Amino acid sequence: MALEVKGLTAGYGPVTVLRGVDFEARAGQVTCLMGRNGAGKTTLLKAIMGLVELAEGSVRLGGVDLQGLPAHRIPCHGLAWVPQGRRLFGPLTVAENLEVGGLTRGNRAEVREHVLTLFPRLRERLAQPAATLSGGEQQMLAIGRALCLEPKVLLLDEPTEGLQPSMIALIRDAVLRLRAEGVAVVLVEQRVEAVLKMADRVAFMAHGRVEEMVEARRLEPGARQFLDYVGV
Ligand SMILES: Nc1ncnc2c1ncn2[C@@H]1O[C@H](COP(=O)(O)OP(=O)(O)OP(=O)(O)O)[C@@H](O)[C@H]1O
Repeated sequence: MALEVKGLTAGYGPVTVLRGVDFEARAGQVTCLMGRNGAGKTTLLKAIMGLVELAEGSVRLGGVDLQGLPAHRIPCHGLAWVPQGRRLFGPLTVAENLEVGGLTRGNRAEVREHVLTLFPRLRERLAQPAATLSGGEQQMLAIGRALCLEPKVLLLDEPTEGLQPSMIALIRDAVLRLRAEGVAVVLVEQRVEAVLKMADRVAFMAHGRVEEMVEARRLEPGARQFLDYVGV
């Protein structure tokens, strides 16, 4: 199922941040969003989730219009967002965080089992308060909690930022498994190496627009787009 964004203009009160964004994420693919600080990557994810008011444009999932829906209805349509900074319920245990994640879907046991198979480290720590997990484990829990919604589209905002290589590899493996299961993954990621390992397509953002959408196999380290849009 494809997520389609057309002509999206949005911002915060009088400040316009997104200026006519066209963007698409396909089922069973990882679409990376790259761009400099302030290009509007996080705002685009928020706008898709109904958390930023749209001035113009449309957001459709599988042909269903999402714009105008109240934000709390969006996850029911198959979208889940893992924000930067994770926003877990710190005092609650791993098990309780997963339970909260699954509330709107009736907390089906097989969904939790799927999450724990994807992240075995969480199974070992079910009774541990989220706040006491390592950074990488917290990221796994944040993704696991989002997966309790059984999303068709998963929006991940810099999930491996600040993590050590072994944790990055575990999260990357999970992303690739979700892709194989047919999830449309949208990944904000600034590191070229990670993008080249994971992405099917890359959307390059600048000045509140997607300026180029490129098949990842056409990119290599040192490609013009990385220099132009990310400065690396
Ligand atoms: N709540 C807000 N109110 C007003 N302006 C905001 C708000 N949040 C973000 N902005 C502005 O919107 C612009 C885009 O921010 P956004 O966080 O979407 O960029 P980004 O591409 O995700 O950047 P980064 O890589 O630094 O996370 C920035 O100029 C930012 O200052």
